[in-house]
Amino acid sequence: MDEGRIHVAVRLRPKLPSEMGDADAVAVQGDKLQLLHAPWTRLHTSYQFDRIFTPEASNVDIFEAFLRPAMNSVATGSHATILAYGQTGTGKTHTMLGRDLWGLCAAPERPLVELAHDAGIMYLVAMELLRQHDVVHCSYLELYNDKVFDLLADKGGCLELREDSTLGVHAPDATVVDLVAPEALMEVLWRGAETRAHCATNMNERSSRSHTILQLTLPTGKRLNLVDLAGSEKCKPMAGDGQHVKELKFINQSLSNLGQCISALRKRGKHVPYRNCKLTRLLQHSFEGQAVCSFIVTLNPCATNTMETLSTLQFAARAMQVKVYSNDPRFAPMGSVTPVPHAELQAQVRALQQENAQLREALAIERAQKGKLLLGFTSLLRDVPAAVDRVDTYTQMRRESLPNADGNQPHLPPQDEFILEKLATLERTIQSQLQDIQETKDRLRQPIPSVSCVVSDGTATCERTENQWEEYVDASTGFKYFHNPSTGMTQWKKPV
Ligand SMILES: Nc1ncnc2c1ncn2[C@@H]1O[C@H](COP(=O)(O)OP(=O)(O)OP(=O)(O)O)[C@@H](O)[C@H]1O
Repeated sequence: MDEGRIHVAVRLRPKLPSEMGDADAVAVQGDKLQLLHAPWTRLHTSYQFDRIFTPEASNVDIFEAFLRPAMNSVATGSHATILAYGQTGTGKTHTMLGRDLWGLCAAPERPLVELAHDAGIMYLVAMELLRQHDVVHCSYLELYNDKVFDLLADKGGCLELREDSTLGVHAPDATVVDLVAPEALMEVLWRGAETRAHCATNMNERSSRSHTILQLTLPTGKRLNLVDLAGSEKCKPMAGDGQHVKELKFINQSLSNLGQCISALRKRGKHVPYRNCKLTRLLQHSFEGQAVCSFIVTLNPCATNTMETLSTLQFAARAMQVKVYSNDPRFAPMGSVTPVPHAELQAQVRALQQENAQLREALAIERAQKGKLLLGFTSLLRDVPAAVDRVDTYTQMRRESLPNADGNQPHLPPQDEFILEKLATLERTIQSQLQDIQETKDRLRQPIPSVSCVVSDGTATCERTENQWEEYVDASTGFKYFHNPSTGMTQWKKPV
């Protein structure tokens, strides 16, 4: 999993009985999704996401295949946010709360395994957290008409938001329930569902008209936000229902502002309009802090919704390009309600100081060793001329010691003896050859009596002249030439 980016999975819900005659909106192949019936658009019709879940996938499949890494990140010290995003009636609530929350809550005696099978991501996440921790602190907020409500308060009052350097943006007066068993979360969700504002719509008669955020905070201070966003919907004129139109306006505004924040983050814009609505204010640190952020984007499977599906896919594709991780320490706490204890921080400081001291010591040793090596090398270089002198002297001494007083070479090793013997033989040969040469030279220096003769061999006639030059006549030209047999020279010109 790419740590620094928003992760996006797309979930295609099954067709409802009333939709069975409709054509398919998309085709899925592996991790690619092709939008059918949209030849008119200039936008992309083919998309790739981190995961694509087909209608057969269950909530457990989504949890295991897509969300478990986010859980592991929380366990190792990051904050995390999981959001369900999609057009109204595409299965966000089914994904977050489960197949039948009402049924689940009405039958608490059902075995846990069975509950988990029908439950939503909120329940599965809480169950996993409670496997690792004795207690999880839980708040349940609702954003309705851009106001924050406490779904767990007896009198659902409007909550104020605060921002500070350690807690980020948070609702300080929200009710906190301590969960010690997953079943307790069912009670929380049931209470929340009762309080939530409901209203019949054209598309989904139990559709929620608000966003909800379930906040699960670990004893370590790390927080997991589970966000069920209200569905976007085209505003249809409904006679006498001003409240409904107002709800839709706020929902669409907050979702559009979420989209603008995602676009600004993707372009790394200087200004991200978080403050334009409560939803993005509360989620600000999920996108900028040291956090893991995952979207589950739900799609309607019918071709009649192609326009809305295209706009959802566009949003999802943009979200995938947003980098979340920031080294800015301002964002590290992200709404943590339990600051890291002082003693723990002091222990960390001590451990870091100790590590620092050890590293410095290792560095000093390393430097000293390198220094010694360098010194040794420098002195070696300085010694080279002296060493050459020493070798010369030694060679000289050996040379001188070869023919010692008694004519033997007692101290030589056998290979040296052999070489010396060879050298002696060579020297004797050279001596005798030098002697031969000397004798030849002496002989040659003796005066030779001058002879003059004429030889005829058919090609030339020869007449021996003084100083051993012989005179010939070239038969073909009739010219005279001269040859000296003792030197081997031949010339036309008469020697002087
Ligand atoms: N994966 C699924 N399997 C079976 N039925 C589903 C699935 N997803 C959704 N449904 C059904 O589709 C209908 C709409 O689902 P749901 O209420 O979860 O949509 P929603 O996106 O939350 O809508 P709204 O935004 O209006 O709240 C419900 O009847 C639900 O039972």
